[in-house]
Amino acid sequence: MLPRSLQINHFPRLLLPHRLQLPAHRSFASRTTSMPLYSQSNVSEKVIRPSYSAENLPPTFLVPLPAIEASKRLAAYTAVDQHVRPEHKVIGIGSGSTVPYLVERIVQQGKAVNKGRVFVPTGFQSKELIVSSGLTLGDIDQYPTIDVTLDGADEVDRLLNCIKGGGACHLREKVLAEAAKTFILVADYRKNVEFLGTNFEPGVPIEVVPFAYAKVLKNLHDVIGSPKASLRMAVRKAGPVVTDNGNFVIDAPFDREHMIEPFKTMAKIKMLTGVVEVGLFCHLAQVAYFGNEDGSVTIKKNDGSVEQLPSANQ
Ligand SMILES: O=C(CO)[C@H](O)[C@H](O)COP(=O)(O)O
Repeated sequence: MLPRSLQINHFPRLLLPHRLQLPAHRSFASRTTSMPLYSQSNVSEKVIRPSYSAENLPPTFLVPLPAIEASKRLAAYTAVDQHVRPEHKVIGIGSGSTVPYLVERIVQQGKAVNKGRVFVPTGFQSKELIVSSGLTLGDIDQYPTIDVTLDGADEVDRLLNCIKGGGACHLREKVLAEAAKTFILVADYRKNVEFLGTNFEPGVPIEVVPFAYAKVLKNLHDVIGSPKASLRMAVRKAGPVVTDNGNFVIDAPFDREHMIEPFKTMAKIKMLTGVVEVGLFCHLAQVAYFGNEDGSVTIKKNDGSVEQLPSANQ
């Protein structure tokens, strides 16, 4: 019999605002032993069990999720279990759809360890998650050195270069990645590619000051080699997307030639006056975790090595 603190139905549901909350069937914390496994969704679901078992964390049986969500959770939980240690006191929290699972797993490490920690967000979403999960918020200007930053990605290549900024947070994300002693990427299997630009069609997000956007667009079309670069427009607002920093975002698709050595492309874009930051992260991540459909986890390291954690179902 597990101690009460580790029993599966003992963990309170994360106190997240409604828009950030995982649906009940997606929350490990919300499962009770009497809840039917497929009770809250008509989506065809697949049981995915993680292949790891971290000490002092809740049991590894997880409530089933749609395959993509399950693979994100698997990657996030594995990354936290392997990289967020009790001695880590300043932790960077990135943005995107895997991040609620990262925070969920960190919360499961317990109040005692989290009491002595500060969490630095990369934007509005992660700030809300940190606060509503009862974790302590800090800012990068107070904590310019971070023990470990964990973040999602839009695509990650064989050398762990990645495209980020699908959520328009890449300026702050890059600052937290550079400030971190260890920078970890977490994603589902669709983001794991040989070369950037394979699956992520919108292209490289580029944050620009509003005053300069038309000039930068012209530079991208005529000089840098992205003839289809375009200003990112808001969906439920007339006009462009405005970042947390009050800037615009250009999405610039590039052909394979420009993505073989993404650092070179990034450097050229960064030289354009008016560009604030480029969503190409090169030579920053140490490890990337990808949850796979079959419940395995692919771990890619920056030395080019690849490890496969088999599914617990195999
Ligand atoms: O870089 C990001 C936001 O700027 C995100 O990490 C990236 O877009 C991945 O997000 P998602 O997991 O929602 O696809």
